[in-house]
Amino acid sequence: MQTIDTLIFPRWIVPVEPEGTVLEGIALAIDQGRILDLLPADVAPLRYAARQSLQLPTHCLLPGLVNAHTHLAMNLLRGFADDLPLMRWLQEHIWPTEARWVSESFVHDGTQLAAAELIRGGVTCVNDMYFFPDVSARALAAAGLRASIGMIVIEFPSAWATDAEDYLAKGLVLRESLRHDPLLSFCFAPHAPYTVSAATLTRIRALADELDAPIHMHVHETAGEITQFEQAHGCRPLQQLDRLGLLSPALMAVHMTQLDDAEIARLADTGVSVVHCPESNLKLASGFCPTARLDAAGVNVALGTDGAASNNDLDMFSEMRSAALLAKAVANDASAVPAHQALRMATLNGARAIGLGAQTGSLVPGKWADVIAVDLGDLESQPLFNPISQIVYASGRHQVSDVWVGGRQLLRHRELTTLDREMLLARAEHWRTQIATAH
Ligand SMILES: CSC[C@H]1O[C@@H](n2cnc3c(O)ncnc32)[C@H](O)[C@@H]1O
Ligand SMILES: [Zn+2]
Repeated sequence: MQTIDTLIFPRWIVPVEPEGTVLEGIALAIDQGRILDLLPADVAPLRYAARQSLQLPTHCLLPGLVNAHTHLAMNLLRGFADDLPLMRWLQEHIWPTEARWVSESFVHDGTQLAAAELIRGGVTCVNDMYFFPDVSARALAAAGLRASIGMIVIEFPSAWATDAEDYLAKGLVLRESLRHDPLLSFCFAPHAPYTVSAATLTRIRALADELDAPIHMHVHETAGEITQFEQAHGCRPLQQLDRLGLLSPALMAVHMTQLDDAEIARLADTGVSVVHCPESNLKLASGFCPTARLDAAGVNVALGTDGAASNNDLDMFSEMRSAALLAKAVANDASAVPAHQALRMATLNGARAIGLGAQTGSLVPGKWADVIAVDLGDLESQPLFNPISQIVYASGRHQVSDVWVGGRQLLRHRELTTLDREMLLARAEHWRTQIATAH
């Protein structure tokens, strides 16, 4: 008999690997932060003495969701500028507001507010890109979330850094100081081809090669951005990235709504991951990412929400459903992106894109115990033929009852264990008053 930390007895387990698998009568054993075993529920108590044992008779256990593209502190700008196209939204509203308000305390409070929303929505890992990444990294680790932190670069000054060299230097110092935290990993995060010069991208590519770090970037978000880039540089942004040597398995190209067949083939050949943000793309009318064609070509497609100022939430359940529905409409094919594929995009594919595919994203022994429980016991989930279909097409984030990251429970019966709800409400109201009064 082996003493372990936790045994969970759910009704179902959807491990995501192998894809489409639904297990019944199986218990999940967790020890020292990692998944130790999946074994028959009647055998588990004979083999393991658990310090904590949990019966979840109407629940499905899943790997925690991976939100592969966020700007978390922008939670404080939720609903601030709606119903605008990307460039007017950014240039006339968001960038001036960020220039006025973004500070250490803005990023701290916005990221904490986002962390609470993520945990309550079953997200256990994020890939974030925002100013003051030192503050967001510490806030996310303190909340207990797993995070890939962007060492951001943009060719204009902000409260965080003065120029590209300063952004890079500060990012590298941050990575060096926190890279041994088991919850944190670091990637380069040049904002976009239209805001970061070729010289800076060349430098980032060399650094990324040297440090074996991923690169997280907005690419081909809108048709207008491509036309403008062609006028200025005589080629499409993706061609430019290819010439600079950035197309590789290290690259997470976010949005990708404008892609021809040759570009899809090139992404597949070079191993680039695409991060699809269906709801942000719909709200800003940015275009449609051809996810079914990308998947068929062998491209790893992950899912992200983008920031709460363009989405306007961090709900990965809704994002999975939107991704599955939109893919069918775009491909004119009802079989495009079935439920199990949407779930893989929101879990394992996200983990792979970030470079954490061996550590999280599926319920496999040896991986971190990043696990969520979804309650499928209520009327809205009946009758239940297939839990994966129910989760993707008919469930909401309010059904997430419990969340663990690295075996630590961050949500218990929908109560946050690491964040103070009243304090978060007070800080959100503080920022709303400040920003609204000045506006
Ligand atoms: C350098 S920090 C990130 C920077 O990106 C801005 N941003 C937020 N959403 C989007 C988007 O959909 N496309 C391009 N840029 C975006 C954010 O406001 C920050 O300035
Ligand atoms: Zn974005």
